[in-house]
Amino acid sequence: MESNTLTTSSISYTKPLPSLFPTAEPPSYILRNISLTSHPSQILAIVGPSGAGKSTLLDILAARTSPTSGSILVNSLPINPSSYRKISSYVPQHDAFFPLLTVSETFTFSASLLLSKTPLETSNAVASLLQELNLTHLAHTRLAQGLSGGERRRVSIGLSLLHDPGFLLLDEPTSGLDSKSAFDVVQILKSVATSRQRTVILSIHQPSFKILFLIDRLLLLSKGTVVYHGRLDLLEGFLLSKGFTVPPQLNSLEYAMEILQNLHDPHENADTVLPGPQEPQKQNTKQSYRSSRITEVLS
Ligand SMILES: Nc1ncnc2c1ncn2[C@@H]1O[C@H](COP(=O)(O)OP(=O)(O)OP(=O)(O)O)[C@@H](O)[C@H]1O
Repeated sequence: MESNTLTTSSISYTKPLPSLFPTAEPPSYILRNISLTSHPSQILAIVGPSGAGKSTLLDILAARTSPTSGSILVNSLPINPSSYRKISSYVPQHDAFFPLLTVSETFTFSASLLLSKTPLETSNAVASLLQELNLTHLAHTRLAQGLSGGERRRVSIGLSLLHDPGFLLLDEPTSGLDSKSAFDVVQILKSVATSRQRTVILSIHQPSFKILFLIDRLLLLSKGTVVYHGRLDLLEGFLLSKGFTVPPQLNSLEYAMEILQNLHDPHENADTVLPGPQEPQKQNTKQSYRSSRITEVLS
């Protein structure tokens, strides 16, 4: 399969209306004007506080949900959702398997349903997939027995790779995993992206420092809008250009998340308390800062 670049042009998504009757209420936006680009051989991470719209955006990028407006393009051409679904794979947050099958049987069973291959070709494909996912030593372990969360997540990723998709879209692939397992999962995704020249987009809550090195580009979401889209190493300069100096004890993404987290905190009112720009950070000391100002400076 050729390598593909995925872009979106001003995608918006409004809350589905509760009834068939017309309402005078303005539409409530879950996503507004999202434009992004994701390149082959790279990982694009969608990061944002809970409720920012990450899962909704991934659903749209996987063509499982249609945007209210805007479009998805592959190599600059608008997609046909049903053809696009054949060349993409969506990995949901929760793993779903037949628990009595072994890892190898799970891959073989799905491959026999999905692919037109001879038994020998299927067996070779499964063996190389097990190796790629570092699961060869668990090939004959039943899914119900003794697989760790990270190993189960790697099985889910393996199932999504069987038809060698050009685009791999993963909703929170590291959720519920300890930091080592989370790193292993993202490292495998990075290796899939580079060795197969695939386009990988994942959502992630709070990537560890080690995981950040595996991510090529970021899309920072807050309340359904893009706050930042670009390389991680340029985020610090972006924050600085908006008047925020990253404190020495935090990396730039942690600091940006801290700012956005405060914006999303339901206990904070209009006078959201946030660290002010260029002010030294004091632990447990919050300074008054209007949320409107933060939105304005970051966007
Ligand atoms: N079908 C829907 N109808 C109404 N509201 C919705 C619907 N889907 C999502 N929302 C709302 O849209 C917002 C974004 O939800 P979404 O699940 O995309 O966020 P998220 O960033 O993935 O959150 P989390 O990190 O907690 O999974 C939330 O406020 C959610 O309640």
